[in-house]
Amino acid sequence: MAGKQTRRKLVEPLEDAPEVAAAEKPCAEAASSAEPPPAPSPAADATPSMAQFLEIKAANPDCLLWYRMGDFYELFFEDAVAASATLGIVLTKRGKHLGQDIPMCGVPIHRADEYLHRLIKAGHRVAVAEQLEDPAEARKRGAKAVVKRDVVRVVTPGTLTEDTLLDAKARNYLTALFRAGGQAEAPLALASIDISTGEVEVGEVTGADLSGELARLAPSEVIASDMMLADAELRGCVTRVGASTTPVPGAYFDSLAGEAALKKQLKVAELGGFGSFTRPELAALGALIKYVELTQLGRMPAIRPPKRSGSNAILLIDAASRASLELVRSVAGDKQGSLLAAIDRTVTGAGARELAARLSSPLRDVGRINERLDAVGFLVDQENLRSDLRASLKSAPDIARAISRLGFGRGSPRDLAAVREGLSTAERGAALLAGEGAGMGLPLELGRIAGELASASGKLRADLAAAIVDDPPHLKRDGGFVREGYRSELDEARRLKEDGRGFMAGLEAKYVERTGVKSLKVRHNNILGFYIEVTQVNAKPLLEPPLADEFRHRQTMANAVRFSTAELIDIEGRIASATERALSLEQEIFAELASAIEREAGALGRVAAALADLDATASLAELARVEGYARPMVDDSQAFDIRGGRHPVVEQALKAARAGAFIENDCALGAAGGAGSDDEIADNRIWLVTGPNMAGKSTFLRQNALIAVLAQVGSYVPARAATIGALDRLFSRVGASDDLARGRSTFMVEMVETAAILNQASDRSLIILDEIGRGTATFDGLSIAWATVEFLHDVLKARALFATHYHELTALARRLGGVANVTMDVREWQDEIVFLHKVKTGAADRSYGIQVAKLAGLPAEVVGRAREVLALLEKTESRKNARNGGLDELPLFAVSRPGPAEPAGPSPIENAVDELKPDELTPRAALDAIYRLKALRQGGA
Ligand SMILES: Nc1ncnc2c1ncn2[C@@H]1O[C@H](COP(=O)(O)OP(=O)(O)OP(=O)(O)O)[C@@H](O)[C@H]1O
Repeated sequence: MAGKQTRRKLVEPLEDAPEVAAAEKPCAEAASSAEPPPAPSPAADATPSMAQFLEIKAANPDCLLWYRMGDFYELFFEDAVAASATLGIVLTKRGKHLGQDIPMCGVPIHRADEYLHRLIKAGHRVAVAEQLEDPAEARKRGAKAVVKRDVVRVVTPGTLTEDTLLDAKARNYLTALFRAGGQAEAPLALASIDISTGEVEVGEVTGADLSGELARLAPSEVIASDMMLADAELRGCVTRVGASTTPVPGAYFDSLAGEAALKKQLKVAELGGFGSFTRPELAALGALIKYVELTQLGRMPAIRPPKRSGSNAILLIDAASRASLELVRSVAGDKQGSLLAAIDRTVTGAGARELAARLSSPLRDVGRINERLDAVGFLVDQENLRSDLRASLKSAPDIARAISRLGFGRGSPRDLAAVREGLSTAERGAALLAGEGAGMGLPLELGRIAGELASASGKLRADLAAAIVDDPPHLKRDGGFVREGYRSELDEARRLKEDGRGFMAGLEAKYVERTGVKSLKVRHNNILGFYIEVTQVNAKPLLEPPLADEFRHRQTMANAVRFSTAELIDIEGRIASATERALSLEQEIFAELASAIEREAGALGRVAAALADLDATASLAELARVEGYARPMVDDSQAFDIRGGRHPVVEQALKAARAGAFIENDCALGAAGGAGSDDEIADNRIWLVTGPNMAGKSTFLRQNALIAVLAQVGSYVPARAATIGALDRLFSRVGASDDLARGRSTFMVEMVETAAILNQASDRSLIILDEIGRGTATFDGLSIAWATVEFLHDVLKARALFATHYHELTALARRLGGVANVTMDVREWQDEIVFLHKVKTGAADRSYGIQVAKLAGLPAEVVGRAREVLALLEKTESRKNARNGGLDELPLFAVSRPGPAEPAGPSPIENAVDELKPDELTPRAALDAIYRLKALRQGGA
């Protein structure tokens, strides 16, 4: 109610028509849908308010304009129509423009974040125009003066800072995309920033790796030039990761301006200390900074030195593989069911973001991986230290986001308290690592973290602790967040205010006595301020002499009459000025502390990052301990030797459902073949995995890919032991699905993805392929699968797991030295099938499809009939095979293929050439020889 009243009081009409408290009315006056809302075109006769609105709107044509009027943000014209449809709020009208009703809707400021969130999610951009002066100031310029307003910020998906608009556990990247010269084959530069924390990352990728890189970064908004966004393929890559695209002028991408902007932001004269940047990278960084400045009206968060990404730094995983491995999101799109959900034991939002970032970007560098593993290993062993650190981190607020909000001038007293708590946690963390950890000699990574934590400013923490109350309010505007005793002037003003309130209470008793009205009350509201209230029946004596001289009538309500007195006004004035003074002192203190924080933003950013690193590391240690993971050996070899491996997600799901233990399996690919390996299958780079449906093939394939990812993240892995030669690329195709939106069938998707693998993989890659070729006719599919395995084996020499239902493929193991057959063990019991989920050497002899169908509940007569048909088919097939001499006689083996195929004997034409003795030939015999060779070439005798 108070909000509505304030709105009535403060807003000036947009048009000279009588003011309508529009949003309070029911929907009946919704603008007619038959007629489009009038476009806000400028008009010579527009009122000053309207002229102001139109001017601001014209400067922000691509945004919904939120126009602050009192305690509401109002939207007008087509913005109102769009917002009311998205938000489901009342669309009404207010005044007229060019003779037509102006559609309008409004959002109360106390619910602004919620509505903003919904509009941004729905793909809108919002320009927020605030009142830049008190309406009282405006009134001083004349009754019709318009309150000054302007846009203070443009809100887009990639430029959010409020906790209520952000996911605490997810990074929110804005990414600038740039290709030098616009040539299709030139590499693409990507620069990303999370303005809620100041994190920046930059790198270059080839066009083929773009979709994987975008899937890794998962930006919520991508900016690029119009020309680049006109490329449908490129635009598709962006929209497929769920990012909104924002075209910006090509001139934003200027490497010289970018370099200057970056130096300015990092407050350095040279960038050399942060690594070297290519011209396209600087251009992308420049565009990013410019866009943030524009949307934030010149404000920038304290940005951190850019992290280098790009293809050499990280294990490359393309978009399809990321989706199929469900690294940070399940196929259904939720975190639930993903690898991240299974391994996340962090206790802070910043730690969760760091862990998600690590999981999205596993490392390539063996040294870095082992540094992380050393740190995790240390905390695995030091149980007490780990649990003390985690307990301390639990209370750490999100200081990175608090600092950024303060930098943008959007901070609240809670953000000051957050920095205070964060600094205390950092001090405690540093002390714990220095105390308990030091004796053991901290590993490098933990030593670095301890150093950063110890560098936190003790003075700033002490200042904040002295200034800010333990549990400050959300809003700074109402004050009440500075501790008593911090500043004497503030204490004095507060005392005056309290005295005034005491007087006011005394006044009520005095007036009760003077009037004899026992129910007389001194009350307060936003419109009248303080007033004296009596019921109608008691009002009479106050309205007549002698009391009427003292009690001035102010308002008559249905049941009550309100009065004021000179004394009341005097005390109210004193309270008001003391309140105002206290409030302005608190705002002053807030500004001082906020700028102290801003001055130390760089160091505070490092403390925030160190806290996040510590949480992520301790979380991985906790995971390793609780789930019984082992430290992997990661080196530069080509080994892939997993002993007793488990699927991290399926294992936990089985445990949660009490559905029995997960059966562990070995997987030894490549040259290493560790101790105790099965001789028959060790040293084979490629395993062909056969076995019935539901036997666990997909689970086995994925678990090995996930173990590799975890190892390169620097995490312990769900296995008894693992030795992994660091991978450059990981490919996974498990259960391709239709991509009808892009006009591709299941088979087409599968082939496009297989082509991507065969074109990009190297002998350092791991490839997981599940049932390639199954989406087409049997022989086509079999042939493609066959040729794929040959290519992987002969040309790419990659490590691969290949699950298939084509039992014919198992013949390849006999012909290709590096291919082994393994199968999922099953037992038959009284015509039922029991899955043992154990991988063993050899090929499956049958597929048990009918038994699985029976398990799935197919009607008995269908199952019975299927058995008959199968028996018939098998009989026919075996007769055919007997005639053809088996699969080895199929043309599959006759087809020439690249690689070290056995050298065939000389051809007839070669024999004929060899037999020629040129010196002994007569011209006639020479001519005959030419005719004979020609005939041989054409297939003759
Ligand atoms: N090693 C294991 N230990 C215990 N349970 C397992 C194991 N592997 C798989 N399972 C269980 O078996 C189910 C089926 O596994 P999976 O989907 O991997 O089979 P599949 O052979 O790939 O089947 P399809 O060929 O039909 O895709 C899993 O959901 C899981 O519950």
